[in-house]
Amino acid sequence: METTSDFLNIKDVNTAFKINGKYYDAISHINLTVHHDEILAIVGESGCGKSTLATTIMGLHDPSETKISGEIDFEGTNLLKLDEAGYNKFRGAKIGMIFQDPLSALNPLKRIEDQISEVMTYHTKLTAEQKHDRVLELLKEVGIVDPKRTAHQFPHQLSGGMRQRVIIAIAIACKPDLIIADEPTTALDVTIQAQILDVLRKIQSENHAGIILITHDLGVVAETADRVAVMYAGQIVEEGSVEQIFNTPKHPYTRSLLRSMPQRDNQNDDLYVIQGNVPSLQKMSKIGDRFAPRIPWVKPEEHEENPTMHEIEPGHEVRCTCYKNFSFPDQVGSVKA
Ligand SMILES: Nc1ncnc2c1ncn2[C@@H]1O[C@H](COP(=O)(O)OP(=O)(O)OP(=O)(O)O)[C@@H](O)[C@H]1O
Repeated sequence: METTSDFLNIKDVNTAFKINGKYYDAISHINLTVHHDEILAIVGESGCGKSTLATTIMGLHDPSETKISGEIDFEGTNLLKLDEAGYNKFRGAKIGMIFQDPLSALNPLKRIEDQISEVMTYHTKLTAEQKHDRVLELLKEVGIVDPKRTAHQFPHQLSGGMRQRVIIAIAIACKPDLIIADEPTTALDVTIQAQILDVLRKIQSENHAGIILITHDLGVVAETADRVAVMYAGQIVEEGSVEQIFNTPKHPYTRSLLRSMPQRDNQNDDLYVIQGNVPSLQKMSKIGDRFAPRIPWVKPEEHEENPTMHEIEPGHEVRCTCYKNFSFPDQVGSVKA
């Protein structure tokens, strides 16, 4: 799956949180590669570990409360070996981050121009005039209609969509190679969502960046991503191109997620509900298929004892062998790909 344009290689990464004095894995044995010029979506229900993966890459965990192992190779540097000062050279410069809630990510007391300039002051040697020009250029790039006016405003004077555009402007100010966007459109209405996703796509193609897009919204994935990694209970259960995941999904969890997604042309059908919940960290099984309790009609022998990823076709991998004959209870016979 690796190509010469790999620049982020996540190898066997585990992140465990300390709860009542004991460590529990929130993400386990994560292997992922991100290429330049692509949007990789990470999808899964709430609690699957998507944000933990993002914050692990960004080095945002308190080492006294978290145990992290594995390797995150970013352009030749293992990020997991960096101290705080080392990480600060990457965050904001080579790696940009866009969070779900733009209001809490912005300083309410500072004008937009100062907040965008700040990251350039830290990471570049641009003069005040150059930074001013770049702020206006960035605001224009993210689709702000009147950059001069917005640059002078405070966050509370902007709409949610405009604030998210400002966050994107900050994230891309230093032309990062990697952008991590964690639910960037969840708080926005549908029209603004589409505009923000357009901005992300434009940035990815113009800056040749790689973007990790974290979302629980499969509609966003279908519209935006090139590749998809589906997470369940801290593990990747399926990975493939958008076409592979949407046209020939294999893992029962991926298929359940897709079945629970509203279809435009089938508005009267009841939506499928995936029974049960994502297990809490303390209840996460170390052996066996973690999704097995939610598909109890699949016989135990159809699951692997220690599920591994299987390559089905180039670029398309699925965890466990239970996908082979999987069908939903109301369907007869096995499911053909
Ligand atoms: N600091 C922490 N201490 C203990 N447990 C945590 C901590 N952060 C996250 N968790 C747990 O780790 C698991 C994964 O959480 P995470 O936020 O990464 O999932 P997510 O898929 O991003 O969910 P959401 O979409 O709701 O943000 C959950 O069980 C969560 O309760």
